[in-house]
Amino acid sequence: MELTLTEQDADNWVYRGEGAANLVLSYNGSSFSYIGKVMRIRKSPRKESLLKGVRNSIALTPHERLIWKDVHELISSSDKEIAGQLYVQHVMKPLLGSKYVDAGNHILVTKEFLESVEKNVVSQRPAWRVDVSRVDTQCDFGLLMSDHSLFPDGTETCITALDSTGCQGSSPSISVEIKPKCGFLPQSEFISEGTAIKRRVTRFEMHQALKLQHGEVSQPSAYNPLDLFSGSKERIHKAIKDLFATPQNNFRLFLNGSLILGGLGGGAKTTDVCIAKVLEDELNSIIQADDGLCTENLLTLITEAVQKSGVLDQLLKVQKLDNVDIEGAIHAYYDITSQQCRVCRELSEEQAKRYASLHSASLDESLRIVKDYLIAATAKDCSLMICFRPRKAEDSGAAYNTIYLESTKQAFDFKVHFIDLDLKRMSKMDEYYELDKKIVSCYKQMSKMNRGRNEDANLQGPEVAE
Ligand SMILES: O=P(O)(O)O[C@@H]1[C@@H](OP(=O)(O)O)[C@H](OP(=O)(O)O)[C@H](O)[C@H](OP(=O)(O)O)[C@H]1OP(=O)(O)O
Ligand SMILES: Nc1ncnc2c1ncn2[C@@H]1O[C@H](COP(=O)(O)OP(=O)(O)OP(=O)(O)O)[C@@H](O)[C@H]1O
Ligand SMILES: [Zn+2]
Repeated sequence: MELTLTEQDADNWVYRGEGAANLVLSYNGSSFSYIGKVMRIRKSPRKESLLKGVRNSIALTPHERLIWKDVHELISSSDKEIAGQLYVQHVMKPLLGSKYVDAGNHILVTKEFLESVEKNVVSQRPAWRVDVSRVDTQCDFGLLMSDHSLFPDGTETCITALDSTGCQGSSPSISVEIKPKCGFLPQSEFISEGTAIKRRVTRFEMHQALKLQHGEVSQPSAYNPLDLFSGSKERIHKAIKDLFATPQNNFRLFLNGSLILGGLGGGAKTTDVCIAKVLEDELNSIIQADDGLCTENLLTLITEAVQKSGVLDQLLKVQKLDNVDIEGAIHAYYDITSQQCRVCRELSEEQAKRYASLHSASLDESLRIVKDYLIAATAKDCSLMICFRPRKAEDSGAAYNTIYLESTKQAFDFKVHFIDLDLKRMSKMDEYYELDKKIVSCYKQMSKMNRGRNEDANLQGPEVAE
């Protein structure tokens, strides 16, 4: 962390996007150290009440130190941000595969740098994100990572000034960002009768109902994570088409690192004819398809890359470390934290028997359950970036996977990376439990209302012309 970015560097860092916890900047200057990089900086909530569990001066709480006790690098860290990076390096990278994970490096930044960046980017941030969070100017470093929406030049070492394609030291590229969410239906024995629907309907589909009710999305998405994770080309293609139609915060496209579809920093409008037309024209610079077929070809390319890389099989395995569901893990959490179990407290003695095995487990077993639950939570919330570049005859072959697009007679190299592999805090276990109940109850309520409406419509019968 020897270099420090100061106020005069701020103008070279421009808004790339953000999630709930971090804001991401991309570099548009000419320093070799930063070309092709993005920087992730921490945000802080505007409301003091939301600071709980978000800004800890110590890296891990005593209970977290217990659950991560086998990851020595993690528990020896005294800073939360460093712990986050060590978590990616020592927990997620070995699980997901080192070629797919870039833990990044910390870089020092001054308060003035962050203040200046905040001023520069505020107009591009979604208003609802600005309302709830700001750049955390108390933090004195950012996380420098490769920009996974770009493809380094074929020579890899060649870093040039801005070239005719608008890329710095990069080949023309098209990339897709997918937030796949949970790709399986839980089958845990601890799922109660009241929430048994979780075994049949995906969490994503049910969560859509709650998001709709809260006005977080304007239209439900038809995307089904089970399709994306299925391994079948037809179903993956369907998933990609559904994501394209309703990108929300699950799908984005970038051309040479600039967003061309989806929402910067949050959700996006449903893809209408106008958006699709503009996109089609933009893609024409990279996909040599007949008029009107560039987007379709891109969706095929993405489908093939998802299938060929097999990367989602690996992600699914890690998601499935959650094998008891939050309805099981919550009991282990109360045991670790030596609290009276708030779930069993509300149940009759007979009902609570179902969870007796969890409450009589050894401390090590409880620690394993919560640890695996939190690792799976990271895997259910991360995103995947797949970056493509048209293959040139002179490109050296071995480094990347290639897909041949039959209809355009073009070969594309592609690379895959996971982003946003953040450590989930143990203090969120209560929240996870409550949100799970809320999602199920809202979905059931909406389904009931819809059934009622359909029955009314049937009773009224078809309209008869007078
Ligand atoms: O709980 P979920 O499934 O809604 O996931 C949250 C995400 O919502 P989503 O449904 O993907 O729109 C949420 O994303 P948005 O803010 O909605 O874009 C965050 O990723 C959140 O993680 P964290 O608070 O930054 O650690 C995510 O929280 P975690 O559950 O991963 O902790
Ligand atoms: N290494 C990267 N290369 C290119 N773009 C990136 C990279 N890391 C992040 N981004 C962009 O920045 C956005 C926000 O980053 P990220 O998802 O890490 O934020 P977050 O606050 O941790 O998200 P969440 O709400 O899921 O917790 C991403 O959606 C992506 O578009
Ligand atoms: Zn209990």
